[in-house]
Amino acid sequence: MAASAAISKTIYFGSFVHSKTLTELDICEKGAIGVDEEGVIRFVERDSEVENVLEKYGEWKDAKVVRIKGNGFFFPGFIDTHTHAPQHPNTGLFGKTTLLDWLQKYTFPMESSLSSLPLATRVYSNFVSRTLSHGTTTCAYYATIHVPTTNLLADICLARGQRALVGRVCMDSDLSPSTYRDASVDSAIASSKSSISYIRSIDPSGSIVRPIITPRFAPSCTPACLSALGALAAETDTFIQTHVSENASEIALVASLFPDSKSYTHVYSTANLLSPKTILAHAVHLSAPELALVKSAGAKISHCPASNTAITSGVAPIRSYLEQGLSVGLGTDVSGGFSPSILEECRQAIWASRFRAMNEGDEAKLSTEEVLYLATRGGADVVGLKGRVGGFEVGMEFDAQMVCLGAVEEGGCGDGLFEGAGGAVDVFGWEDMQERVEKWVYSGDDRNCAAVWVRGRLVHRRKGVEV
Ligand SMILES: Nc1nc2[nH]cnc2c(=O)[nH]1
Ligand SMILES: [Zn+2]
Repeated sequence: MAASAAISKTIYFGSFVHSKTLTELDICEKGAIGVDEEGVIRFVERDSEVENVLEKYGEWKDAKVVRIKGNGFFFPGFIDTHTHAPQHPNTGLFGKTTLLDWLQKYTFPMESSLSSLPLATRVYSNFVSRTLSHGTTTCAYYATIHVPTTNLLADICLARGQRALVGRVCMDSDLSPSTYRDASVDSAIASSKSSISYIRSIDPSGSIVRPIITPRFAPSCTPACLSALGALAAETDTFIQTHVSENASEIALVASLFPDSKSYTHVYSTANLLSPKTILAHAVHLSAPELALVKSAGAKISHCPASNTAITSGVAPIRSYLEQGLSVGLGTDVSGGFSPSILEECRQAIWASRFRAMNEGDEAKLSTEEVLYLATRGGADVVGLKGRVGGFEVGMEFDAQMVCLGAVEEGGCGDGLFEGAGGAVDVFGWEDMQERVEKWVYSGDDRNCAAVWVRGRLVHRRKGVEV
């Protein structure tokens, strides 16, 4: 079951791009990245010809060589810090709903049907393929309350080689239908423990799949359940994911359900659910005391701008969070969000920041460099992989995508490269690398994602691509 297909020592030749800092991209036009059999980057060479690299690293003379195709570049794999695999069939279905009626109308019925193993096999296999095809090498997944199908999602991620945090959803309050909720605190904890043990049994080192404790959000859980989950996280040293402060009606509901709590965030802090291993999705409307709580706990934020716009939750003040030193990544939040693509989320983060800028001034605008940082190194910090993935540095693991852009000479869609190559990005030939990256961010999609590697293992390749 484990993703153990042998990989050979490989040298990746061609342009590569990754984030140096939040505001700076490191662009190398002609480089080489040497990756060993464990998927670890052993050297990074800049401005080098293939022959020079092979001469310098004699012991790599038999290594496999992968060359970039066309107007492309290697880029780190994307990290989706928040999404819901069982909601994938609902992608694009939200009408004019907002969070609380959307949950009742679309989400709970769909999730509840994912108790079926055949259906879950179909939906989860499809979603993992879909996210991989968009260059997502790590994903923090919500599953459902069902243990067998949650475990199946972890099996699929491990078999396909996608890094994942997989969470059995906990919800024992009467917000959700009686047919789709945990029967008691005890059964919620027992089910979560069972899923944690299973996921740890299939990948004991946790290098590909890890469990994550998942209280859906405060209104779905009784105070006793939240506290028991806080204790379970401490006992099992597990990551935690939940939603916070997404929408005005939800915040009012939390205030009415937890009258003794000073704030929404305080509900989680009282239950010991805020730690450096906590991923808080949305965080759109946090007050200053809530931000102080998040910061002092070292909890992380998953910014989900497509979802925040689709179900009209609000526009999160990401510039301010970054200035305060909070750790932020991007999340697709399918199917509150309408796309499985983190590249789309980069655009949406840029747009959302411009809506804030219309009231607050240009300082609020996020740049291309900043959103690409959030999509890679920022996300790595959120999911506990800081320094391991998200960039091309010696000692880091090679989680990467080969981005290919079309050339006008090839008919505008890179026809000569591989099936469906090129997509909407036309390169005329005079664009410098920075401009190519910007064109990709604004007009690119999965057609530009030719191949994807996780820890050196090829996990996706578009039809016709040879690597
Ligand atoms: N966006 C989003 N917010 C939630 N809050 C509680 N559950 C959900 C969910 O499934 N999606
Ligand atoms: Zn969500």
